[in-house]
Amino acid sequence: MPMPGEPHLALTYGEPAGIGPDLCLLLAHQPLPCRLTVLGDPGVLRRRARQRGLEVTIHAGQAGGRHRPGRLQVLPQAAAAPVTPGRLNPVNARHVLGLIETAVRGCLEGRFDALVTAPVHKGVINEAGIPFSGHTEFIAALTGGQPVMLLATTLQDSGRPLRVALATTHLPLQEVPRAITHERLRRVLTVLHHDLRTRFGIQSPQITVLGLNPHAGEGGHLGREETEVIEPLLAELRGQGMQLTGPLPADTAFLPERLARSDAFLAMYHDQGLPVLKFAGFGRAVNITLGLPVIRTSVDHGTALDKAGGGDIDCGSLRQAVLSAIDLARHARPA
Ligand SMILES: NC(=O)C1=CN([C@@H]2O[C@H](COP(=O)(O)OP(=O)(O)OC[C@H]3O[C@@H](n4cnc5c(N)ncnc54)[C@H](O)[C@@H]3O)[C@@H](O)[C@H]2O)C=CC1
Ligand SMILES: NCC(=O)COP(=O)(O)O
Repeated sequence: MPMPGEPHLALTYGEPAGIGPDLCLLLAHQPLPCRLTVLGDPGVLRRRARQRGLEVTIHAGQAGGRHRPGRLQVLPQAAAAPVTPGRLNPVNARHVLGLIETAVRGCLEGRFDALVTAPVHKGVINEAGIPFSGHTEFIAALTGGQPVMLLATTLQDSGRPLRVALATTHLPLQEVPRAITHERLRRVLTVLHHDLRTRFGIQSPQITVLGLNPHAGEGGHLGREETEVIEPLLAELRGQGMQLTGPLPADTAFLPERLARSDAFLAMYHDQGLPVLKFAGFGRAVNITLGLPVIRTSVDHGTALDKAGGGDIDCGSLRQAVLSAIDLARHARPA
């Protein structure tokens, strides 16, 4: 059960050789209306602060009170090997996953109201011999539930939200058509519809569903997933009261008139939906995992190894991820 008072967020610093620790330090200087506990190695954070010339007091220990700018509360978990910014080391893969496991456990046990994750490097975790395709799947395996990845941003010209959910997440492209099944789409759309209502307060969400093939299959002449799978499933779910448009050709689905009428889009695969979202709002967007028994938000970018410990970095997306987690946690609290 969520605790009374300000939401208490767990923030995992992600891949220690990436920009996650740097972003946590930048974020530390901002006022945030929450309790915030960073999970990571305090030594890594202190060294990174020195490298960047940032003055942040790292307070290692159990959770404290409201976040105070210039100070970070850190629940310490030591890295397994020394960390050099920009240089991945598979020996630290367990450390990275251990932080997520501790934070998820804390959410399930009610010590945290929400989990915010800084980016991890999927490749190095696999190099360590641990099959891993992303936080989304990893956290779902820990908590149960039916995860759906949703990225959200605000359109700068209209101020309207743009939300893009994915029917498939971290899947090689050649496996996508096989994964577009009635069962998967029913599950994803049911979770998306449910969470838009319950977590975002949209009473009757308008969801625009993209086709898989060029021109949404051109009536079956350019692929049959639309006619055989997507259209019949949408008809079934419309019969249950969902407001669904589609399947639409992906190339024109995001034109302004559609944007104005859609509370969310469902893309069939990662690189169909996310380039649009990131073009519209990279650095301000948030990745939210729907369908889980815990609240989890994340950044819209990766580990940016080229900028760890020194480059010009932007903590806008991490800040948005924290603010979204606060909103979602408040929404989930009893009044
Ligand atoms: N939530 C997560 O854990 C995510 C993890 N990743 C992982 O990150 C790793 C690297 O992915 P890439 O495709 O190289 O994407 P990336 O987002 O790390 O980098 C793409 C470009 O954006 C820049 N960039 C990214 N974030 C930035 C920031 N906050 N400030 C300034 N510049 C920034 C980088 O320097 C680079 O030029 C991969 O292993 C990927 O799987 C990617 C996305 C999300
Ligand atoms: N492109 C989104 C991404 O890679 C983040 O995935 P996850 O770690 O949130 O599952």
